[in-house]
Amino acid sequence: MSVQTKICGLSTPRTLDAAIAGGASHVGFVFYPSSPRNVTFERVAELAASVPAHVKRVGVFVDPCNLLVEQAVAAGHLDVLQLHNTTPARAAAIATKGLEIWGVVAVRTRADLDQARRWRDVAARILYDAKTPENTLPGGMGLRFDWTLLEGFSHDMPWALSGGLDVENVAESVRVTGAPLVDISSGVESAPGVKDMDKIAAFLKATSNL
Ligand SMILES: O=C(O)c1ccccc1N[C@@H]1O[C@H](COP(=O)(O)O)[C@@H](O)[C@H]1O
Repeated sequence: MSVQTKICGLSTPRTLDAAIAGGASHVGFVFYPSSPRNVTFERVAELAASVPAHVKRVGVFVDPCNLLVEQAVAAGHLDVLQLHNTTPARAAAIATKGLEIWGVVAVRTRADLDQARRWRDVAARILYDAKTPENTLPGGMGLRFDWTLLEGFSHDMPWALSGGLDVENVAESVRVTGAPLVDISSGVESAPGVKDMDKIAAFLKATSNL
């Protein structure tokens, strides 16, 4: 089976269209005011309306309150909640019926992978992302972790790989880790928060061969 791809941090119709036309399985919208990719409810409603049913809409959150999740889900017709810096217990409390939860495990060392087990009863998928420095964004920083930590790792639930992926390294990342789904944000940008249609197309072309 081919590798699925999520293009994250989309905020314009043209770049969203590039992701869909290129074959992305998931598109991501960030609901975090500190991020250069943050979208308003009005903007996400406009974008979500043009996403076909076979492409899943992922909302990216950082330890969100209930109201933010409710409003984002309603505006963006979200299918998936990707939860950074959120405990599994908190995720269980905000889980809305019918929505998939992706538990984010921030990785720097082998011991970090053990966090995945805590998500077993709550999440539909684990997203392994690079741990970012303190007082920075918890994602979207273009940082990667040591992929060999996942080499031969026994996954007991669906998972995905993110953090510092780009057109040059994605094939190697999949070869090393066996990732079934890859997730990219800053690697398809020309500047923080500015998605590049050509980079999106090139990345999706590269993943279509994996
Ligand atoms: O993209 C952001 O601004 C962001 C903000 C807060 C939490 C997560 C965020 N992005 C997610 O980070 C990973 C990796 O991004 P990158 O490819 O290394 O730039 C990805 O899942 C984004 O959805």
